[in-house]
Amino acid sequence: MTFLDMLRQASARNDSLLCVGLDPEPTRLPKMLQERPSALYDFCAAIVDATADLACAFKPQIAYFAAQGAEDQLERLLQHIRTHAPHVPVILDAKRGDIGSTAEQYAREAFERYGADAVTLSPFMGWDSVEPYLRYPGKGAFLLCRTSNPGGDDFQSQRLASVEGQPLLYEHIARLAQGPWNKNGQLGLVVGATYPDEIARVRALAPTLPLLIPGVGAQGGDAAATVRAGLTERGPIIVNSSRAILYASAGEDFAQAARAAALATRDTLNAAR
Ligand SMILES: O=C(O)c1cc(=O)[nH]c(=O)n1[C@@H]1O[C@H](COP(=O)(O)O)[C@@H](O)[C@H]1O
Repeated sequence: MTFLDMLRQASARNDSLLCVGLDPEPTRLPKMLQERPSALYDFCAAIVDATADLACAFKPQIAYFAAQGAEDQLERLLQHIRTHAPHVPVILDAKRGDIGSTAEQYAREAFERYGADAVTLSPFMGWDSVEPYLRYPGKGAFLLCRTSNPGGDDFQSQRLASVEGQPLLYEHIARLAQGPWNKNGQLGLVVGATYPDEIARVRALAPTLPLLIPGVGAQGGDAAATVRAGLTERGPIIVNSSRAILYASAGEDFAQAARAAALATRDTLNAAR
C-alpha cells in the first residue's frame, strides 16, 4: 500500500488529522525509564500504544535517536509500529538533502533500513537531491517549504528575482512540488502551523499535495487556523505535535497523559474541519 493510501485510511479510521511526533529527549523522560538501556524505545513504544487509535501518522525524529547512538532503538520502534499499529504510516523526520549519490544512501536508510513510509527532505540542493527518494514506489517525500521556526524567513521568504512573476522561495518550492517535480505523486510539503497565512498560500499553489504541518502545541501554532488554512476536499493535512503530547506528564502516568493530550488535540483539529 502506498504512503498516501495508508494516510487516507488511518485518517478515516481514527477520524484524525493528528500526527504524533516521537522526539524522545533523554532528560525529559519519566524517571523510572531514564536508567534503562532501551529507554528511548520503551518510552516511544508506550506512546505509540497509547495513541495508535488517535493518530493519522507517527513522526519519529531521527536526531533524538542518532544523538544517543540509539539507531537500533529506532529500528525496533519502526518494527513495533508495523506490528502493533500497522494501520498508521510512519514519516521519518530526517530532513536529508545531499547530492544524488549520497541521497541514494539516505533513501536506502529511510526506506530499507528503517522501513519508513515517508521521509522529510530539504530541497535546498535541488531536483537531483530529491529524485533518489522517488525511486521507491509509493513512498512519500515531504519537502521543507515554509518551516515553523522564526529563521525560516531568512531564505524561504526571499524573492526569486530571476523567476518570472518573482515568487518567494517557498512559493517556488510549492509550485515545483505540485508540478514538474511530482513525477509519481509522491511529494508533499512541510509548512509551519505558526504561519497560517502561508499555509493558505501554499495550499493555493499546491491544491492536492499532503501538507505536513508541525508547530501546534509547544511552538504555539493555532490548531483551528491551521485546519481552516490547509484542509480541503482534495488536499490532506497532517498536523504534528511532539512535546505537548510526549511530556504531558513526567510521572508514571505519562502514557495516559499523552493519550489525553493527543485526544484533546485531535478533537480541537476536528472541531475546525
Ligand atoms: O519537518 C518537521 O517535522 C518540522 C518542520 C518544521 O518546520 N518545524 C518543526 O518543528 N518540525 C519538526 O516537528 C517537531 C515539532 O515538535 P514540537 O514543537 O515539540 O511539537 C520537531 O520534531 C521538529 O523537528
